[in-house]
Amino acid sequence: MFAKLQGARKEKAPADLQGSAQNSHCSPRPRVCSNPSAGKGMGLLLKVLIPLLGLGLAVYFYSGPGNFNEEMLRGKRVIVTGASSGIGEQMAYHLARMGAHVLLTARTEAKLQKVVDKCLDLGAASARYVSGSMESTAFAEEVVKEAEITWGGLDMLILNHIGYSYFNFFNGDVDHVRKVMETNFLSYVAMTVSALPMLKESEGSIVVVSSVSGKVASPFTAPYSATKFALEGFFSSLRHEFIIENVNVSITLCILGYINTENAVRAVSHVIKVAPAPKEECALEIIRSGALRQRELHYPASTVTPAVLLRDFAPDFLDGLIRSNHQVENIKRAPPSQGSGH
Ligand SMILES: NC(=O)C1=CN([C@@H]2O[C@H](COP(=O)(O)OP(=O)(O)OC[C@H]3O[C@@H](n4cnc5c(N)ncnc54)[C@H](OP(=O)(O)O)[C@@H]3O)[C@@H](O)[C@H]2O)C=CC1
Ligand SMILES: C[C@H](CCC(=O)O)[C@H]1CC[C@H]2[C@@H]3C(=O)C[C@@H]4C[C@H](O)CC[C@]4(C)[C@H]3CC[C@]12C
Repeated sequence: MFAKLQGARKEKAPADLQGSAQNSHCSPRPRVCSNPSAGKGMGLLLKVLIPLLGLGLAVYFYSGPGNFNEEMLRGKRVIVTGASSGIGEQMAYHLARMGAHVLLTARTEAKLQKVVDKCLDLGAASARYVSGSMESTAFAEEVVKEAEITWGGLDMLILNHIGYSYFNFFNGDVDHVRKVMETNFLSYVAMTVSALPMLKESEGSIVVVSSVSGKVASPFTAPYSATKFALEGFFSSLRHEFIIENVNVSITLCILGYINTENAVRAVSHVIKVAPAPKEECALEIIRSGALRQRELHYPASTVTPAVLLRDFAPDFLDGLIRSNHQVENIKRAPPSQGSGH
């Protein structure tokens, strides 16, 4: 038994065209030269005005109806995965303070016990945990079963956990990619499948915690980034199907930038000099966007929204910006992986 229960991007131009497009103000073929200042004006339009327009549209389309009120969570039955540390732990505390029933899960029992105790002190309607590893889809299903047995229903499923992945050059280890796909992606699918009957009944919500790395790739995160791109494809397709079939279950995709959790700061602070955003506020924004049934959350919006918009308008410019944010000289190359994992 692996579980323990406890109550209470554009096509690249050919090389000759690329040179013309980047280094002169002449269009490549036919060779007609344009006015350089008009070219600059167009560049400004592309890089500033269009993203700004996009920002306005994003705010309009991504915000859900109504205002958030913490009372919305009182008495709600909520599962939070990856709740023993970081953003998941902070979500548990906010939910507890709002009077929700919480079922928390992660691998480390001792940490979960402490989080549960603190949730009860903060005023949770009830708090319990199930410990085990999301490498196994059987465990993912078991957690949902526990909610069914305990509560007889479920209002919100917050999918937040991630398994360990290195922050370094891709080492060729295919088994590792498979493992993080199982932990970070397949278990999310398995929990959703198991929870759907209860969520249909309650007209509840699925909250998927993803990353800017699931929208725009940055270096040294290849396996992790793949899992986050997969989440967007899967859950966005599912959202269409819910609408086609009149299933009133909301799906909120949370696109997070760099957040100051212990594990993230330990992994990347020697390479990324950008200041991380606070985990407490991040956790509250995730709950808020889920309760408002928003399609997507960008947090912090000041870095995530411009990156998401620039991705389609100026991908090479964005990639250059991303690489310039990394102190690559501080990456210690690990020896290449032995197993190919075929
Ligand atoms: N922090 C950041 O900068 C960013 C984070 N995010 C996303 O936010 C979410 C939370 O990240 P963050 O709080 O930083 O992560 P943490 O590393 O702080 O927490 C991860 C949680 O997942 C649990 N976990 C780890 N391995 C497993 C496993 N095999 N099975 C089950 N649970 C496991 C951990 O507990 P235990 O070890 O006890 O199992 C812990 O509770 C993730 O989805 C991440 O992708 C997105 C963008 C940026
Ligand atoms: C470098 C990215 C930000 C680009 C920018 O210029 O703002 C970071 C945005 C998200 C980060 C990663 C993330 O999603 C969480 C992972 C958590 C793991 O514990 C290790 C680190 C992360 C891969 C983290 C690395 C930096 C970002 C890609």
